[in-house]
Amino acid sequence: MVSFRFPFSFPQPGNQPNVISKAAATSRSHSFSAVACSVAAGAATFAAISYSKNSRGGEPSVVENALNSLLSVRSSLPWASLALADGPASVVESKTGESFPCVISGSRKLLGIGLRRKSLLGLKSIDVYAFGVYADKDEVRISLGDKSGKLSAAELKQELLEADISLTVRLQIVYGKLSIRSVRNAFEDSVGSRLQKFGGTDNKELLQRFTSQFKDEYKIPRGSVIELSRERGHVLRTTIEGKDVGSIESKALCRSILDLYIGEEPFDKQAKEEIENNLASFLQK
Ligand SMILES: CCCCCCCCCCCC(=O)O
Repeated sequence: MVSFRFPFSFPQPGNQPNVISKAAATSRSHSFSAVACSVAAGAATFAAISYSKNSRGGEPSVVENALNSLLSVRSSLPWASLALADGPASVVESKTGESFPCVISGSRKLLGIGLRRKSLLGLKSIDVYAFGVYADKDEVRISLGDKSGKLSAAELKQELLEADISLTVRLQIVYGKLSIRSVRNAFEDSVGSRLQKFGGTDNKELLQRFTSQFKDEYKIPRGSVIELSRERGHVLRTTIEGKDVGSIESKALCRSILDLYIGEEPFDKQAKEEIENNLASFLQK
């Protein structure tokens, strides 16, 4: 897989997505425009060609340096967008190093990435997982296209939350000592509080149906992927490591899950803003 650390970097030999760019990743630098994945894909194609012709050590080539500076201004060059079809590309959440594919399920495109931190016993905070939010651009345009230009980015996101549009939240676990029980408990707290808000008070059974999908037999080591997808008809489909673990039809449950990431009090405010802005640009281009 070809991967990039944002702002931009190029593939290196070895297993991990390495960074040629000297841009220090001291702060969270995962902010990106809606074309960033497309640009990265274009660069990936180009860089892969240039790399395959160039077996060398750690130093970037002149071409790579030039491309890095070109891309670090977040160019929306048409060649880069067109090159998306040429191959895979991903975006790296800089704090955790987690790499997110730009497209999943064939057509769902990355709208933004963020980080879920949690404090343990009110003391130190740990990075639990990085997440990415994906939507199908065509579906979004069909459903919300007529509202573009009339509503703010935040209002468009609100429409997205309520509408019958498929969306996926992809969680990539970074905390290495996670038990499935703690996953169940965390969902019980976070989704439970949202269900009270969106589904009224009598949601115990619904919450239980949802959390019981996370069975003891599943192991969640670092790097595990959990996907929570709202499918058409307000069906919440859950997968763990690509395996379907259940689907539940409930508007309130779908709304509650999405609220954690793009609602009023999201886990990561910066990610929510990125998602809003990229959603608006989905509708413009
Ligand atoms: C020790 C920390 C345990 C936290 C586990 C969170 C795992 C996934 C939960 C998803 C919902 C949420 O982030 O609240």
